[in-house]
Amino acid sequence: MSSFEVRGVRVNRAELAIVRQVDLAVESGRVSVLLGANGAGKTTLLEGLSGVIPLAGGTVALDGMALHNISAGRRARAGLAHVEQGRTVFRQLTAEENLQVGRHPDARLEEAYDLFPELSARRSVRAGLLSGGEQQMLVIARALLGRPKVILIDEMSAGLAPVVVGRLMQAVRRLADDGLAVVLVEQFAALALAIGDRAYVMRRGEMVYDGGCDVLRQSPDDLHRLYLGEAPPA
Ligand SMILES: Nc1ncnc2c1ncn2[C@@H]1O[C@H](COP(=O)(O)OP(=O)(O)OP(=O)(O)O)[C@@H](O)[C@H]1O
Repeated sequence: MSSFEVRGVRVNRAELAIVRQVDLAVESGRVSVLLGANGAGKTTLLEGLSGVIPLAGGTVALDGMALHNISAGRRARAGLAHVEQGRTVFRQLTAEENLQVGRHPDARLEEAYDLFPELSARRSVRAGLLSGGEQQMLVIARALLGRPKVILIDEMSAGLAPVVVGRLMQAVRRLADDGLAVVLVEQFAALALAIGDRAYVMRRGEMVYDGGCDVLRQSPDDLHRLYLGEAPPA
């Protein structure tokens, strides 16, 4: 059982405070969905958590071990995976070679093909020739083979057909059901809320909602107001 805890995190970009005093938590078996309008600071938060950019303050802990003061590489080795925006495959390598990159010695390729059988038939194809959906499956599967405890997934659905997005959502749910802690940043709010447990909404760098996905699922109007910053009706 793992638990990932973020407290009072602040992240600056070009000396501007982009993420201010954010708390977030997720544990094994759970999906925490992070929503918010464009520019709210979701990507910046994930980059601060994984160490792509430095934190300006706050703490990040995995199973009680402080991660905020160690390098991105050491955070990854401690069990924190970050699937970044933009499907960062090694385009000249085959799908299978991509899966070998960063693979934990105990992790088997079959675990990736079990999660995404679609990739099995494409294992010898250069990653740059895969479809957008297949590339997204590949980067998620590659992260899985690093044997993480928590996985941060940023905007996996961008530009993909709804049927592919549905497939990816199902796989993310399975990652959690198999024991990972997942933080999912997503623009398709309804789809993410359908597979998530806990929901967070960010607006202008601050967390304005922390509660059950079911609550927001049942009240899309409230979600809309949270995005826009309007007060709820009296
Ligand atoms: N390299 C940068 N330098 C300065 N400001 C930046 C930089 N990257 C992003 N920003 C600003 O930080 C803010 C938050 O951006 P961020 O990408 O984290 O938001 P987001 O919630 O992930 O939005 P989106 O859904 O559009 O990706 C935006 O106002 C953006 O313009």
